[in-house]
Amino acid sequence: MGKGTLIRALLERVPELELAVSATTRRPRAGETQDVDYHFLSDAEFERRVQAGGFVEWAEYSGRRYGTLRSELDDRLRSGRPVVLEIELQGARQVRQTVPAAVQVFIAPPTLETLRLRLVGRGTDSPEDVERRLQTAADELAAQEEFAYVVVNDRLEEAVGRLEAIVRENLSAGPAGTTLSS
Ligand SMILES: Nc1nc2c(ncn2[C@@H]2O[C@H](COP(=O)(O)OP(=O)(O)O)[C@@H](O)[C@H]2O)c(=O)[nH]1
Ligand SMILES: Nc1ncnc2c1ncn2[C@@H]1O[C@H](COP(=O)(O)OP(=O)(O)O)[C@@H](O)[C@H]1O
Repeated sequence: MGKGTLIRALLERVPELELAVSATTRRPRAGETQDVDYHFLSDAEFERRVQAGGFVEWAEYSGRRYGTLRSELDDRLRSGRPVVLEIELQGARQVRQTVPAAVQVFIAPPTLETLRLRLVGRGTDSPEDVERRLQTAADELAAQEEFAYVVVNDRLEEAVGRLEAIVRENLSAGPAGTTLSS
């Protein structure tokens, strides 16, 4: 949790990184723009693209579907440009199978109580959504050992610094996707 905040800061510090815009069936929040924040799709359109094999990975989260379209990745990976995915655990597991060269970083909250305060502070989720997200976060935390890297999102500047170091180390090792989960 804190992926969006960390990624925005990361993209400023490492400008050659390109963010894959995800598709989702959830409704846009105030201030979100179609095809910038997400490709907002109807349930039927999302399903059509699933059937057509249009997704690298997709998952259900909080009753909505989220996925990475192949069109967001293929050209970039072919031409060796580094791409960042901001996805949850089930999607990260799929990417581990289909893009084994991807560098996977698990973003962990310092504590679940801190996470609760941040979620309430963000003001975008109903009390039921906050509870559901906390439960999901607890489940995801149990899987952090699956990841090559874990960054604890404590003080923002420090967490971004650690994330940047991981990305730079791997960029110099060769082109590959970077996946941020949880
Ligand atoms: N598997 C997968 N998860 C995604 C994708 N895009 C976003 N997510 C994840 O879906 C969850 C919910 O996203 P969202 O509704 O935007 O909430 P927020 O990230 O908590 O602001 C988050 O954990 C996202 O990282 C995607 O393309 N694939
Ligand atoms: N290191 C941090 N310190 C304090 N607040 C943070 C930090 N990281 C994220 N937040 C806040 O927590 C909330 C959730 O973060 P966000 O980036 O939207 O998470 P995600 O994209 O994983 O859902 C936001 O209100 C954000 O401003």
